[in-house]
Amino acid sequence: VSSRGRSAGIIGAAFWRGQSRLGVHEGPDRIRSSGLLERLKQQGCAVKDYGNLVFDDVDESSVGLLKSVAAVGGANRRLSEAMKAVKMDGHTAVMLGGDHSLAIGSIHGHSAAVGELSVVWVDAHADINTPLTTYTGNFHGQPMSFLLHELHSKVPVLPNFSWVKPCLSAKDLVYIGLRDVDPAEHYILKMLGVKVFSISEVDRLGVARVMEETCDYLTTRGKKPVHLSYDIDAIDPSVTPATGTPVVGGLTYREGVYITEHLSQTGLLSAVDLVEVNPQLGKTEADVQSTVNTAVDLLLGCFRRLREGNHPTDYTLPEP
Ligand SMILES: N[C@@H](CSCCS(N)(=O)=O)C(=O)O
Ligand SMILES: [Mn+2]
Ligand SMILES: [Mn+2]
Repeated sequence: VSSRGRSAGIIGAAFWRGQSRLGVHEGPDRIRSSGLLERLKQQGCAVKDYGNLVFDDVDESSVGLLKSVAAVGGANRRLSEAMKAVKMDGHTAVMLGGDHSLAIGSIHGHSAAVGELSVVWVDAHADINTPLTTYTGNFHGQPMSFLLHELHSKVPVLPNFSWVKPCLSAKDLVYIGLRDVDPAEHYILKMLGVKVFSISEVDRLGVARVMEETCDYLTTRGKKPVHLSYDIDAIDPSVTPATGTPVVGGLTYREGVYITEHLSQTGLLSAVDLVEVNPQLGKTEADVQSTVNTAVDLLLGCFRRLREGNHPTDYTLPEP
């Protein structure tokens, strides 16, 4: 199969204030230093690295239970602008986190460039608490509530968030890998009729059937660009332990990579988030490396790498 990937536009978002465990801001540089860009080029993908975003210092104050509100809003506004620019440059965007609150800016900016899109959210968690249902106050558990049209009336006005306009319909969202969902989130998912393949469905159907049904479901109403938001904690913590909210019973490495291989083959993949890699949370360097290597392999699968092997389209056998 041709290894001619597309072109990747890489954005580093070294941001951690959507949660409270230090270290996740080291994710982008650790993923780069593990060879992501070189491996993408080796498989025939053009790569442009837009570097790490510089986030303004803003007050870290809380609003009630909500932590670092203005900082989260400001960082995501900056990310939204950057994502739009990368998409307008014609790349498949790759946002390296950083915590999952960054999906607010990533998906918002992607939609600003392409209009309507669909989202595949691969995660142990639904990240769909509203600012009024969260029990932790962490914004990495709330991004989806700012993006869905159907929840707009349930989200209060917050400092530095007025720029966010909902850009996603519940019918264009699919979750894969859920296994730690709060009661309020479960209510929201059922109320909105969101398509969910929890880890139980992965067990029941197998990952190949899950991906077939995901793609059939998302393309029923026309083929929209796909935004894949991949939280590394979707994968089992035995494989990716260096992350802030690990949950046992996760996706195997093989299932995790199959998801990206399958989406890449649809030709609809338009942007990818890879978030919640926290190099400071591995007990050993091997733990960190296993987590980071898995993140790199997931991303390579997004750009047409196949485990069966690849070769350049213009490859010819050497003659004697
Ligand atoms: N549901 C909990 C945990 S959310 C975990 C966020 S993430 N991005 O999946 O690690 C909350 O709202 O804080
Ligand atoms: Mn998660
Ligand atoms: Mn998440």
